[in-house]
Amino acid sequence: MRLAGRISAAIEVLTEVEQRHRPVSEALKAWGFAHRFAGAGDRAAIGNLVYDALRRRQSHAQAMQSDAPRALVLSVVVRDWGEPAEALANSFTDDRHAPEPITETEMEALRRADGPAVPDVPEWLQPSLERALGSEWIAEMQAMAERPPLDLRVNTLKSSVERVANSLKRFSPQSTDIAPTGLRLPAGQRDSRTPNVTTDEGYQKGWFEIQDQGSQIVSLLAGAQPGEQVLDLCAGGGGKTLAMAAAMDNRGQIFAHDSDRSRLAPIYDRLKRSGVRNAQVRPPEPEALDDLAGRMDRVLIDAPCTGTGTWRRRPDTKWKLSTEQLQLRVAEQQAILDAAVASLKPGGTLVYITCSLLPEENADQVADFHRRHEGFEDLNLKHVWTSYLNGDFRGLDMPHGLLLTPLRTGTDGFYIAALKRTATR
Ligand SMILES: C[S@@+](CC[C@H](N)C(=O)[O-])C[C@H]1O[C@@H](n2cnc3c(N)ncnc32)[C@H](O)[C@@H]1O
Repeated sequence: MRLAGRISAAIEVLTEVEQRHRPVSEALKAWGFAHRFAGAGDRAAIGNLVYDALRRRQSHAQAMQSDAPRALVLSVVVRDWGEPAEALANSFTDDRHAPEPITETEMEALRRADGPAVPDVPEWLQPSLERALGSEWIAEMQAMAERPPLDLRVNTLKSSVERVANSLKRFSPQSTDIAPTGLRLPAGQRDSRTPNVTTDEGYQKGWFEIQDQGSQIVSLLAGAQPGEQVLDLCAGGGGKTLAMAAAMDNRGQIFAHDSDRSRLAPIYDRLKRSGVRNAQVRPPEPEALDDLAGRMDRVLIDAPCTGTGTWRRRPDTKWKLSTEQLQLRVAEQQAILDAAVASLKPGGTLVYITCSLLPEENADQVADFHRRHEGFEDLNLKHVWTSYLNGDFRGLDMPHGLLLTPLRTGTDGFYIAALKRTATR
């Protein structure tokens, strides 16, 4: 397929996403099934067009004075991909897969210079984002509208950064600047394909995991030490469990629990592949955690959240988020925080993480926890940053914890707070 045909397909997929509220990944998969002639390069290019349109949906809609899928995709090709408007219009004339010819009004909109930067986030979330990010909030949201890199965490239980870098040298990986055992494959441009590193022999052998540098950083700041008893209360597929097991050098014990059996399902294979020997999976059963009461040195809550910190990867979710969903997540987080206390031993540490930038899910949530529970003291994670990570603290200092952001740390957005239980009971 040539560019014009790919544009046609992207308009079709984006229409499906916008009108039928389908997740992008699902709509792209359905398009692929219905168009088996399309190659991997076509699919990647179509995906890039759709995701790029959603990342800067508001900017493109403003420039085109239309938020129709066709207007958004044409704007991406000219504004983000740098295709000259005239050449694009000409390419439509001799391609039978091309969309309808570009109109004079569209040409004018495509030639128009960009207006002042718009934040590319829903209006109702702007006060919360501004409260979290202060004067940097617009620049942060611009960074959040960029394509993300592909980050890998080297599994030190099985390999080394040098060995993995060598095994992936065809992709020119770079060392991550903050996480000490991370490698980064920078985001591509235009129609480039994200490398499929999971087919690499090193991945099959458990030498590395795909994990955003932000997630690697908070996994280390969680501070799990060799020999400790750790409960990973919302373990899901085990991204943090695996990272903590490596930090603990397979010593001590991690109990990996999740309330959703299907979210937990991948963890068994991942633990095996990674050579983790100090993790025990605790599936959701009525008494699954009873024997851990008062015994844990550390309880990690990687909380269910709105995922506002991951908008670079899942830009469709930013336009779908509702106040009801936010309220629901806040209520879930509160219940999980309260439930976590039972497993902590006196002197133990409660670590609270979200991949959200919203204060309602972060600092406000921890402040409310303190109001409900006496005998917890905030640990200063800024001070321990240099013990676990490269360079000086670069995140944002927040009440009770700290925030990682695309602009500050070049990562997904994450909040982390660590609370030490000082009371004896
Ligand atoms: C952010 S995800 C966890 C990601 C995972 N820790 C990782 O690093 O791959 C949040 C998880 O919380 C789980 N969850 C939601 N409510 C829960 C509850 N009440 N108790 C335990 N887990 C819960 C969800 O099923 C989901 O898997």
